[in-house]
Amino acid sequence: MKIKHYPGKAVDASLSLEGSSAMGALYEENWLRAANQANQAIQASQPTRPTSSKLIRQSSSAGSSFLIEGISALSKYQMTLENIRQLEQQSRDKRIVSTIKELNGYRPSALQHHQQQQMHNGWVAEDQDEIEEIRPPVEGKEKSANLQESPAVNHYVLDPTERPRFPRPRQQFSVKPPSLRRSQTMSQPPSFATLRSPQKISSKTQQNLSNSSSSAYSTFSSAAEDSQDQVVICQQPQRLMAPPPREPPPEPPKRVSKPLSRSQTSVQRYATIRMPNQSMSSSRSIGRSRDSNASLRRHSLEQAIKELKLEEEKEVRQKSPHISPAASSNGSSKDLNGEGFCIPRPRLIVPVHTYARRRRTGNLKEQSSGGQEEDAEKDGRVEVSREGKYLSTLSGAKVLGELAILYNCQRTATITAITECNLWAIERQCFQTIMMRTGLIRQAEYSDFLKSVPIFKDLADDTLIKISDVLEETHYQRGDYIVRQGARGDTFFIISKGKVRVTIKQQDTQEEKFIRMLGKGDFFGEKALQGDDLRTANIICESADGVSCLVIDRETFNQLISNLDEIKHRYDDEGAMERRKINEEFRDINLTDLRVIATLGVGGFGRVELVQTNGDSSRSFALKQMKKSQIVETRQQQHIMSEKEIMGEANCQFIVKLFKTFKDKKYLYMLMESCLGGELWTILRDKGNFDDSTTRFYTACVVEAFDYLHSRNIIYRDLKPENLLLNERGYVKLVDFGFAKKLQTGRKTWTFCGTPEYVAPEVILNRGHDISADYWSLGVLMFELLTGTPPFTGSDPMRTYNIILKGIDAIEFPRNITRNASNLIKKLCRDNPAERLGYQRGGISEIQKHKWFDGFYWWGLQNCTLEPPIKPAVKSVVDTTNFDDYPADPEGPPPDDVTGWDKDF
Ligand SMILES: Nc1ncnc2c1ncn2[C@@H]1O[C@H](COP(=O)(O)OP(=O)(O)OP(=O)(O)O)[C@@H](O)[C@H]1O
Ligand SMILES: Nc1nc2c(ncn2[C@@H]2O[C@@H]3COP(=O)(O)O[C@H]3[C@H]2O)c(=O)[nH]1
Ligand SMILES: Nc1nc2c(ncn2[C@@H]2O[C@@H]3COP(=O)(O)O[C@H]3[C@H]2O)c(=O)[nH]1
Repeated sequence: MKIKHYPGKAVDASLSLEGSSAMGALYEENWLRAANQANQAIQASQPTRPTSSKLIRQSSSAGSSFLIEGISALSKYQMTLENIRQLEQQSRDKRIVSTIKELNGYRPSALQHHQQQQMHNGWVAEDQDEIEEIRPPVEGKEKSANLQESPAVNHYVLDPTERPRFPRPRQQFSVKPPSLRRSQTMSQPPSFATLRSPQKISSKTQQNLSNSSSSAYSTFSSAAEDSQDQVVICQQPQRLMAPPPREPPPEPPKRVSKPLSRSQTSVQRYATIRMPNQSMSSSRSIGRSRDSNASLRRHSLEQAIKELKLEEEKEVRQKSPHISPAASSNGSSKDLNGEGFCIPRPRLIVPVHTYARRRRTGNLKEQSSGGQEEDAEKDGRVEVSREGKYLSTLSGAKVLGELAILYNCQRTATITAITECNLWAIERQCFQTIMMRTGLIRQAEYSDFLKSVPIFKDLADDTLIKISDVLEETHYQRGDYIVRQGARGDTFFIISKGKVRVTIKQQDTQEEKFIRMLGKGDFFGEKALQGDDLRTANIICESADGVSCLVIDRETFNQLISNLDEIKHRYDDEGAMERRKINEEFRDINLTDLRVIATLGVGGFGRVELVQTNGDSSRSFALKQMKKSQIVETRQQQHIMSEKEIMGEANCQFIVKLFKTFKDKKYLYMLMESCLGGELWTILRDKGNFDDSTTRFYTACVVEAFDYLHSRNIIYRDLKPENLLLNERGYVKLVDFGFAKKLQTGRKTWTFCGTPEYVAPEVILNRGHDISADYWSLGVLMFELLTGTPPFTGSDPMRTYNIILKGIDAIEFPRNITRNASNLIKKLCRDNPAERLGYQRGGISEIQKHKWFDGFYWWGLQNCTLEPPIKPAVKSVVDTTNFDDYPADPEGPPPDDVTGWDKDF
């Protein structure tokens, strides 16, 4: 698991609490100049100023470079006051629309994501069950508001690619009008089916979910007696520099008068928090007074800064003489350059706090020889614990104590010195200022970078800034799966450094096939955001020195980026590109351009007409016309939308193509390729039954169509001879996708739908079904084609269901069904969906390899070179002789429906 830190976002959040009104003052030009000079002064002073040796050494440590970096980067950018104010205004505008809660969580989706991740994250999840208990009692309205407004969301964010979800609730049942045909399409559950109610999240889980964010920051009180107004940089003593004076150690500041001990700190305070009725703990009263301080500051940060400056000067005068004012407070601008700037600058760093080592019994290292001990001491190590539970040991230049500042909450962990160590403390105000500045700088850097990325170069500046504002930078090491195929995804990535490899798992072999390399400026992750959340490929970090990505959440992606054409189609596979071209061809065709020739069929919601476009008699199309009022009455809106989506994207020669959709007040229309060979059902009716090889050909066409759909996780759910149309060559195509559905990987669906004779037992029993239900219906189709009647046939649907539930073994197979055919049918119609052929390890290829298909020329079928067993007579593109005659609709036109549910159709 990766843990990442995004200080920039946190800053934004905390500053919004702490009075952004005075932000401008911090950025007066002379301040910037002073900052720059301060930086130079500090660097210049390194080798020569013994009095500030610690400060100097610190400036080269990572902790202090964090500060210095901010200053020099700022001066490098030479932002004018105007620029900064602009940025600041944008940040503020953004804040206006967000609640403080959102800001602290960075944004709702991140918060949600984070809450869920926390349940899996040892870092913060230890107390899931105790959240309620350890939360301090709410006192009065203001306090309660504060608590709520300070959600405990931290900014150590885990890998966003793996996100646990809860199952979606089952869809509603819906009724479809009876088809005119023998095998009626049904979407009504049998009355004896046990209806499964949508899965509920247990109340405890829900509670955990809603509270989990609090756990990280809620109410732990720090053992440290240092102020919550400080963030501490744990300093690693530098070996090359003059060693810190051993004796006497610098006098620790009053606040930290003795080494920290676990027993007297976290445990005690924890007890106080857990027993709020006994007495208000000191930590809580501190918390309260701090809250009111915070709100005061919120109103007048400028005033506070002035006070701070006075206080600071006073403090500096009182402080130990061996630390120069310039070094200790980082000086007012006057100290550094003698020009006497009018804008006060917060202290950069207060004097070093030296903490004594707490001996740990049993620590071999510390018990060993003096030399080793000295080394250990030089490490400057601290131990992080919570509720007396050890969490980690930190050494080197680490930042501690930022959480209480960023989230305006009590200390979330206890830090104990386990060796002698020097810590550099930064006051709240200063820390926030630095963080805000680094945030602004980062924003400018990100927008610059985005501008250099070709797909973003035409975006408006304010859009780029909006994007930069919400970007999170993440880093990966070689071999890391940044995105895993099939996982749920909520984020979009732009590579800012390094290279990634794109691979796709092969359906048959499960091997990962290399697709392409992506590098700096390339993007990925848009497909899951455009589709159904699932990642369609693997993205693996390739560069030896890692990959950095700028990550954008779904919300921002949808608002600002998703419409870019380049993003929509950059990684379209060949089929999708071809499909897009086809759809493009029909872009300019309107309903009024179509001329009705004859009726091809009548479906549940209306008629299917053969049409031609005005001016082109070389082609014909099928126009399916559906009554909106009837769709609404039978609550089939979702199914119709899904039909449009799936058929509109499919590019498979065994699936009827949908070219364009139209709508008016009364009808929805689908313009499709016409299949003038008629329905397979009509041919079957006329012939009675098919022989083995004819059945094999049609079954093989369906296997191909299923292969295409299932590899895209689409379940068809309405297989029957009526929905198989022959084209003029005699190849069969699947039509009517009213019940097709795109499933999430590994998920089931519960809608009761299909045609009674063809539904699988798990659909009847409402146990949830998936693509394996299609394999069941494939077995039924084989049986019907070979015999003329489906195996499970009752005088009414309920009887049919009862027969289905008795299983395939209770069915007598007529003699004309060969042994291989009956073997395949039985393997497809297994009661247990997991045992069905096609659904097992080898996938659909297991069906293709079955003995019944021995010698079948699959390649010829796929390339349409195989001669079909029946060649329909189709004399012209308007020949409808293969279809029955249909009288005019006796019902007349339906009522208008302008409710708008179909706006995306
Ligand atoms: N592309 C096409 N080419 C030729 N005929 C078609 C085409 N599409 C549909 N038909 C004819 O229209 C009939 C009804 O179409 P379709 O099955 O799509 O409607 P439906 O409302 O979904 O029907 P059902 O009630 O059976 O689910 C088909 O059985 C077929 O005869
Ligand atoms: N809560 C928590 N804090 C940690 C951990 N490791 C280091 N810390 C630091 O410990 C600090 C205690 O004070 P803060 O809550 O202000 O900020 C905290 C973090 O900076 C950890 O695992 N959990
Ligand atoms: N499916 C697919 N995705 C690709 C390809 N090349 C790059 N990708 C990216 O890989 C990403 C994996 O996650 P998504 O499916 O969200 O979005 C995908 C695309 O952004 C490709 O050829 N096919």
